[in-house]
Amino acid sequence: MTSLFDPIKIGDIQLANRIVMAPLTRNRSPGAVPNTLNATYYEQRASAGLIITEGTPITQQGQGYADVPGLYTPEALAGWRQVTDAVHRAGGKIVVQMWHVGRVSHESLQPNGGKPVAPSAVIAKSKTYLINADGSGAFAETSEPRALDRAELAGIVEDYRRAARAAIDAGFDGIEIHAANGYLIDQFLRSGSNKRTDDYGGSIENRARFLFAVVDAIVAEIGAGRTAIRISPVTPANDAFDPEPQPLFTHVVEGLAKHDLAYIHIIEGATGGPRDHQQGDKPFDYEALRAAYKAAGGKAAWMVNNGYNRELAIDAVEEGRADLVAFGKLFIANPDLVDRLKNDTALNPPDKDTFYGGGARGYTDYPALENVA
Ligand SMILES: C=C(C(=O)O)c1ccccc1
Repeated sequence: MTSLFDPIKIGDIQLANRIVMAPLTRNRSPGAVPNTLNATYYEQRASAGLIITEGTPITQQGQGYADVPGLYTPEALAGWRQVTDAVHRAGGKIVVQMWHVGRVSHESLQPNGGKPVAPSAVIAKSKTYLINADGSGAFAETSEPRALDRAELAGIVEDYRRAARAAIDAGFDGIEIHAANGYLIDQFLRSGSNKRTDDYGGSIENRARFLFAVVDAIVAEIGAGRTAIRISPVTPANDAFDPEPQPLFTHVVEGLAKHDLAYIHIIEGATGGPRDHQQGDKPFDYEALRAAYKAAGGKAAWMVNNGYNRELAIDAVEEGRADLVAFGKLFIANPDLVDRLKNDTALNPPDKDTFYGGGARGYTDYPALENVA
């Protein structure tokens, strides 16, 4: 029987175990440049089978929060090289989550103070995180977006391709396309945010077109075995909504099946909230989603996330409902989470007040068991 603690090869990437550090925004990279503190944070957690970095914007247009690290300047790429080298020296594997926030942004973060971009000019009832002049951080209402011209879409697809190549050149073992949580790609998918009347809006096929263009471009550039994707079928995060998630995401995974991707990452329920959250008139069927993916020829590893504890994770893998389990808050507070889960030892509680912004406190100062007297 397969165990959560068994090795697994996902695409081209060999992992020591099936415990994944989920992407976690921490807002600790001023100037969008990864720094030595970031390298220490990731190195401390290198015993994870796989680290997925925090969301990392592919361009300034794709940035929606202050002090998140980018993937689009030479300084940032040099900073990421520090991180990947540190994680690899510690024996870990790491992929970068490639992010375009779309409408979940603020004019003060956009090129030339312009409007954020989106499939349609529909404001997100959501907040983003800005740094004030005195250095303090605060959440602020997102700005009203402008609708992307159809002619702009190829340029954004090229931005994803370029960033994927840069990620591999910076030492990452692969990339995860952020197609979840109400950001740009998810904004195209969901009818609540996509009101387009061209061939990128309306039908499910049209709303998924942009996602597949991004996936195809990245796979062509770096190979399917180093390419993964995160989706969140029913999350309400960032004002995401679609009344028919089952047919929508069935179409998505059937389309993803054409590439032998490294993994498919599924957020079950509301991100950071109830696992049984639903949109539309019936509960989402995750097992039916995976069955549809496999029926379409999909072979990628299946990664699950949201609210898993030790028991749920062990059972999900042993019962074949998942190949890998991603943990967020538990990895914030437990750099040695793998050992703690393996030995069923006590877990440090995460400090919510230091999740976003700041320095070492609540970031690199959580103790590993070996350091506890
Ligand atoms: C990248 C994020 C996501 O995927 O929800 C995020 C951004 C800001 C705060 C928490 C999470």
